[in-house]
Amino acid sequence: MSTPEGNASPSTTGHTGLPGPRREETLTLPPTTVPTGPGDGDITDGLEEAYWSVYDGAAAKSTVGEVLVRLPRIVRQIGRLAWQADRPATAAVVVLQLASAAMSAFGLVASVAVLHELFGQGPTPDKVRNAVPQILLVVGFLSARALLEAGVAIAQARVTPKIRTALECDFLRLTAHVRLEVVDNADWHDDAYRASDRGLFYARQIVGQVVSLASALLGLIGTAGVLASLHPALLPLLLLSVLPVGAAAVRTARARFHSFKRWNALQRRVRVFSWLLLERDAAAELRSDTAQNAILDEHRRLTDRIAEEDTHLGVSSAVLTLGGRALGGVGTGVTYVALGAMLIAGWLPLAAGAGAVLAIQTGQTALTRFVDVAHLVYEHAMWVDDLLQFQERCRGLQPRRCGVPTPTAVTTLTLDNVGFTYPGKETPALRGVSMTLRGGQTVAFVGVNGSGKSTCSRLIAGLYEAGEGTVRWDGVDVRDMDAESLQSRVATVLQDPVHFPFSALANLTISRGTLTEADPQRAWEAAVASGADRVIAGLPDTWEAVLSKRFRGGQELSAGQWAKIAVARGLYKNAPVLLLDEPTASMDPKAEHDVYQAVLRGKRREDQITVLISHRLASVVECDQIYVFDGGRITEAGSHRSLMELGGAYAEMFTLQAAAYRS
Ligand SMILES: Nc1ncnc2c1ncn2[C@@H]1O[C@H](COP(=O)(O)OP(=O)(O)OP(=O)(O)O)[C@@H](O)[C@H]1O
Repeated sequence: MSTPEGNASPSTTGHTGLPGPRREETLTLPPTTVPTGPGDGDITDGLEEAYWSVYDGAAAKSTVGEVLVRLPRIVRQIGRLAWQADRPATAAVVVLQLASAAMSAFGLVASVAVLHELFGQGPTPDKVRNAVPQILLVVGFLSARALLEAGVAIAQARVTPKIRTALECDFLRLTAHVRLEVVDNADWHDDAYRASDRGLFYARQIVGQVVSLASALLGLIGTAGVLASLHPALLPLLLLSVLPVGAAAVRTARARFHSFKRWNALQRRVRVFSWLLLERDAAAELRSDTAQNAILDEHRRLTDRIAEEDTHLGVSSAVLTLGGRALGGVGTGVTYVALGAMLIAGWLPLAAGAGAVLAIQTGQTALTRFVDVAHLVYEHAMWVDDLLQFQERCRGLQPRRCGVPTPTAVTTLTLDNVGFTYPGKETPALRGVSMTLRGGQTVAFVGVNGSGKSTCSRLIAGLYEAGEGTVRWDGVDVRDMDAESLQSRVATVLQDPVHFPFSALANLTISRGTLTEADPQRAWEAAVASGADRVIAGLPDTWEAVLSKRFRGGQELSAGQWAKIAVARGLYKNAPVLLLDEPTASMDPKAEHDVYQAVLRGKRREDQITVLISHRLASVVECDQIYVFDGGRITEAGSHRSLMELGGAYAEMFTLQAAAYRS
């Protein structure tokens, strides 16, 4: 009798040395009404919580003071990104912007000088004549400002796309490499989606907004300087007229953030339904189930809620803005009354009073623009900040890069008391699994659904790291190895392989990490061994045919044909470890037979360890060793013959399948 190698724990082991039967979960009857999601039956609540709750604090509690305090940090951050993306263009933006602000201030000073001339003593024609040089100066300054602003726009147009490209490339590079168990985590996925959807979007806009912010601020400083030179008491009056508008703008931003949170959760759900209605993969089943109307109804219900949310947001923004403007209007009134009082009291000459009115109006425009842009920048910077923080987090979730390189061949691959629990799960997917796989062996993992076969193969592939126990290649713990080099030594073929929308040849070469370089002999041998040769030969452009209907002239393959391509891809990799996770489930019997012949008999390399996961037990009969999984443990192990003699779960499953064929 053969036994698994040290995988049984005393608590579950009977006198046979094997774990006892698992407790069956009992399922109660479902309700008569069908909930569409968790909680109260509306999935959008669940999405909202997981997806957006990170922002509740910051967005909802922001005050004018907080916005102002945070702005310098945001400007520095965007400035740093711009500097990294394009130094000359960033320097040009800063210099030209400063020069343009100076032109605005000089223009204002020249305008006040014009007013001085016009309000001075003497006959009007003389006053107008005397004012001409100042008027020309005003025109000159304003023209120079227009030219400088055009320069700012050009430099900004150079730097903005570069920032976005750099951020997008970084984002994709980091997310594409994070460890697999991180990708399994729904929260990480939501964060990634948010960072990509909003962060990258606003990253493109925020440069322009920061430039506008700086321009408004510099304009304001210039105006304030001119006002202070006329009379220092004019400065507080200026603030009095515009700060209420600013407070209202921040409140509107906060309301919009809350609404956007709900809106986006709904939008995500709507996208799921639009996808179902549009996707080719769902088309046949949707029609045969006559499910279109049910999905359209749900889509309509959600889009109605989005429309309500839009209207609610629009109305509340308008009311808030109106309130702010009313307050701002009162402030402006108070300003002008105070100015009048200063003129009557003789604190200011009439010409200076007229200049002050001009400067206050310019200042009001600049400050209102500053407040408007500031809240936009504040709001959008949250998303950009979120993207940058997400990228930072991803940097800490990358696989090990510093370990020893994995050898090109392996003699023994040992799992010692290995346990693994998926993130967010309480029940381990694997516990106490031990086995030794030797070079040249073909082993099979069999067992009921969810028993841990795929998880075990993914641990062997280095895609997951064991939570307990060790996985060793010739005695070296895989945790001491460079993760990428480990993965390059394992070829994995899955039941639902990715349908890469590339050429047939690139569908093979990608397993060696390239879309451009091929080894023709190896590709041909892999195709012949997997049966993909006939699939590829039947395509109009054979190796060069693009396997996606999304491209003009692209070809579509059946599930079984894709499976053959996937097996060919695995064989093309020619790795020391080959993992086949139910790769033949969708193949016809002849194709399946051919693949197993290729894998079991006509091996590419003699030292290869092949792990085969299959529910069709006839295909594992010839394997050197068969491991039977149940509840994350190995309950039986041995050759087909020894397991049949054992008369356990394997023998029962095999007999059941064989009987079905005989009958
Ligand atoms: N990505 C995942 N995240 C969380 N839990 C998972 C994940 N993949 C599998 N599981 C859980 O781990 C357990 C083992 O799953 P696994 O896929 O290894 O089983 P399996 O034996 O390969 O099943 P099957 O025969 O259906 O392919 C199951 O309870 C499953 O629900």
